[in-house]
Amino acid sequence: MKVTPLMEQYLRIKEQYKDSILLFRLGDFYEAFFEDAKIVSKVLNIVLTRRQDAPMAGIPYHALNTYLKKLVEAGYKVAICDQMEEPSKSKKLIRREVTRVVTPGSIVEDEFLSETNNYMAVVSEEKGRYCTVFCDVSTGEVLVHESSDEQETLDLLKNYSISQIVCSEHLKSSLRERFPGVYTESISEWYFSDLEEVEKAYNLKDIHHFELSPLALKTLAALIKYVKYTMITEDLNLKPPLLISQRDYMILDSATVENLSLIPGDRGKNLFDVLNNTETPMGARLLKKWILHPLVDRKQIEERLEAVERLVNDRVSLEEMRNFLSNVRDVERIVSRVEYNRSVPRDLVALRETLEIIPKLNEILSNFGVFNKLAFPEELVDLLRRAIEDDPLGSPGEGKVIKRGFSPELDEYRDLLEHAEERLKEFEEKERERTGIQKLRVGYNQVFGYYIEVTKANLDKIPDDYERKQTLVNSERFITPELKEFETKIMAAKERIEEMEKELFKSVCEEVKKHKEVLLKLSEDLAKMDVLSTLAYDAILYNYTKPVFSEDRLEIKGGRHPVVERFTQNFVENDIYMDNEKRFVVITGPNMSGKSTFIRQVGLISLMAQIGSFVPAQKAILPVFDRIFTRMGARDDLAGGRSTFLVEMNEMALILLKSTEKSLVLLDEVGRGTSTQDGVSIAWAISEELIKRGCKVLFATHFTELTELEKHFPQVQNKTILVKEEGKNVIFTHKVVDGVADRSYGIEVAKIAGIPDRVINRAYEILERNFKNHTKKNGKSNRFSQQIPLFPV
Ligand SMILES: Nc1ncnc2c1ncn2[C@@H]1O[C@H](COP(=O)(O)OP(=O)(O)OP(=O)(O)O)[C@@H](O)[C@H]1O
Repeated sequence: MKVTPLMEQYLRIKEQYKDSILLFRLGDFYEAFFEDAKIVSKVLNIVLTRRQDAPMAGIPYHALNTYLKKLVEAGYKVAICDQMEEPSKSKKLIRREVTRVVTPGSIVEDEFLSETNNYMAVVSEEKGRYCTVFCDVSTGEVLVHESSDEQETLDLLKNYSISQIVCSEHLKSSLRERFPGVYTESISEWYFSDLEEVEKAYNLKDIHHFELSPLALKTLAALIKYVKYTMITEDLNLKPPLLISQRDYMILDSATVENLSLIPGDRGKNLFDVLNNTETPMGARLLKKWILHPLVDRKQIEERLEAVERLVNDRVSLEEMRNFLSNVRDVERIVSRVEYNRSVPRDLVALRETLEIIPKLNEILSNFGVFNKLAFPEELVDLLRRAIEDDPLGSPGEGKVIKRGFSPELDEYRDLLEHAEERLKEFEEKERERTGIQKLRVGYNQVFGYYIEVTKANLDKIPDDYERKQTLVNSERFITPELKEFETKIMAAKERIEEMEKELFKSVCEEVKKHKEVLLKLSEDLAKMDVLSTLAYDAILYNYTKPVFSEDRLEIKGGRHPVVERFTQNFVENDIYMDNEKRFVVITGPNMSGKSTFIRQVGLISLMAQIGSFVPAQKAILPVFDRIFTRMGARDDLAGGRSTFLVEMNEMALILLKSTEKSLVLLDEVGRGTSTQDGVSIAWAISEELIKRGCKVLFATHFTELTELEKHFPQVQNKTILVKEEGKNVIFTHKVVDGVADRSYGIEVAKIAGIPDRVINRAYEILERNFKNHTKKNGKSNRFSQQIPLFPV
C-alpha cells in the first residue's frame, strides 16, 4: 500500500504513543485509525469508516471533550494530536503535534471534574518501604506518604478515592488486583532516576530543602516526569509537597473511614455531607482532608478550635464573611488551568470577581483577629478589569473576549468591521447612481466573498470595470477593483482580530502566571477560612459545643451521633465517662437498641474534636487520641479470597499490632462470625490484651459473657441500653445505663423486620424449651458462664 505523506505523519506520531489512543486532527475532525478506530467506534458508538484501506473513526473537534470523557472513563489513555499551523496559511502538509495525553488522573478541564479532588498516585517500593506521592493535577496539590506498612499505603490509596495509579513495574499486578476499577499504569525505572526534575520543578537550590527521604524524592521525580509527559509542558503547577505522617496527623485505616461513614461512599449518609456547608469548592476539598486526617497535636487542635469559637461568638461578621465567600470561585483550579494553558475567558472573569471581594473580606477579618490579612495582586485586578469582557462570549479569537479600550489597534480593526455595513451601504448607493441600476445590490457569501448583484434585465447597463464572479438564474454577480480592495481589508481585519485577540488573551494569562505563588497562597487561605467558618456555622446550626482536652479523661455529657441525629426524630442523648482507671466499656443490649450508634458517636465526637470542630454534646472533655480504630460490621473480601471471619480477624490483628495506650478502639460484635464458644473465647482474649495495653475501648456485644470481665478487671465498666416492656410491646429507649442486658430481643426485632408469625412463634417455642433454664437467673444471662466455668484471666 502506498503511504501518503499524511499517513506517514500519522504513523510517525502514533509510534511515539503506542499505548494511547491517538486522536489525529484532520480539518474539523479528530480521527482515529486502525485498531484505535475500532476501539473508538465501539466505545463511542460511532461509525467505523475507511480512509485508503485504513479503518477510521472520527469525532467533531468541537465535541472533543464529551467524547474524551467517555474514552477516559472507559479506561483508555488518549493522546490528542493537534494542527500546529493554520491550514489556510500552509500549502504543504501542516505540522501536527501531540498537545496533551489525557488519563483519568491528569485532567484539568472543568467539565470533566467534580468539585472533589481528583488524585493520581505514584507508588514505589524499595526494600520493604513504600512511598506514595498523591497529586491532584487540577489543583497542584502534592502529598507524600512513606511507610514500611503496606496496609497503611493501601488504606490511604483507598481513602483518597484515587482515579489513577502510576507505579513501578513490579507493583503493577498487585495494585491492579487491589484496585480493580482504577486505571493503573506502570512506568520504567528511568522515571524515578532524575532527581534534578524536583530541583527544576520547584526552583530549588538544594534538593534537601523538602526534607524528604531519597525514596520520596525519587517518587516525586517520577510524578513530575509523568505530569510533564501528560501535560506536554515543562512548566508545572505543583505546590510544595506536604508530608502525611502519623507524627502530625491521624492516618485512618480504610475500614474506620467506612465504619464511621466519614466521607461519601457506599453507605450514603456520612459525616462529610453533614458538616459540608462550605461556600467554596476549595473549602469542601479541604474539609474532606481534615476529616480524613485529624490532628494529633493538642496545640494545633486548640488553635483551630479557638478560631472557630471566635467566629461563633460574632455571628453577624460570620454571616457577612460567608456571604462574601459564597462569591469566591475555584481560584485553585483556575490557576492550574492558566498554568497549563487550558483556561477559558470565563476563568479570568471568575478570578477577577474573586479578587475584587478580597478587600471586603479583609475588612471583616480584622474583626476576628484570627486570620491574617489576605494578600492579593491588586495590579492584576486592574488588568483583568480592563482586558476581559464582563461576559465574554466564545473563545479567544472570536472577537468577543477582549474589552474595548484595552488595545487601540484591536479596536481599529473592530471599528473597520463594525463600519463595514455602513461603508457597503454607501458603496451600494454610489454604484446605483453610477450605473443607474436601481435594483443593484451589494452582498456577501462564505464561498464567493463580496459581490454586486445585477438582475439579467439590467446587464446592459454594467460598466467596464465590473468583473463577472458568479451566474445565477435571474442575475449575475460582479466584483470591482474597489470592492476587491474593501474585501481584502475586511478579510485581513477579521484575521488580525482573531490573531490579536488570541495573543492578548495569552498575554493576560502570562500576567496571571506571574502571580501564581500569591494566588495559590490566597486559595489556601480562602479554603482554610471557608472550613473554619463552616465549622462555626455548623456549631451554631446543629448546636454543637466546644470540646476541651484532658490527659486521659473522656467525659461526654448529652452526646449525640452527628449523622444519625440529623435523620432521626427525638434523638436520645447519652453520657459516658472513661479515664485510665475505667478505660474499657462493655455494652450489651438488645438488637436495634442503639449500641452501634453509641460507640460510633463516641468515635465521631473524638474525631470531630481533633479536626478542630465543635461537637454534638452538651459537654465534652476528651483526650487527644493518636489513632482511632474500629472493628465493626460484617464484610467479606471474596475477590481477595478472605471470608467474613477472616476479614474480621485481619482487622483485629492490625488493631492489636498498632494500638497504643493513647488510642481509641471501637469494637462492634467481634467474634460473631464463628461458633459462639470460639467467638467468646477470642473476644475475651482480645479484651484482656487491650485492657493491659491501656487504650480506651468501647466494646458492643451480644456475648453477655464478656460482662464478666468487670469482675476480673477493675478497668472494665458494663453498660447496657435500657429497654421498657409495656405489655407485649418492647420499647427501645436508646438510653445508655450502667448494667448488663438480660435479653437480646432478637425475636422481637425479627418480628418487626417482617419474619412470618409462624416462624416467630416457633422461635419463641424453641427459646422456651431449650434455653428456659439458662436465660434469666438473677436478672443476668449466665448460660455460658455455666457451660464454660471460668475464663482464663
Ligand atoms: N440515641 C438514639 N436516639 C434515637 N434513635 C436511636 C439512637 N440510637 C440508635 N437509634 C436508632 O436505632 C437504630 C438502631 O441502632 P443501632 O444500629 O445502633 O442498634 P444496635 O443496638 O447496634 O443493633 P444491632 O445489635 O442489631 O446491631 C438506629 O438506626 C437509629 O435509628
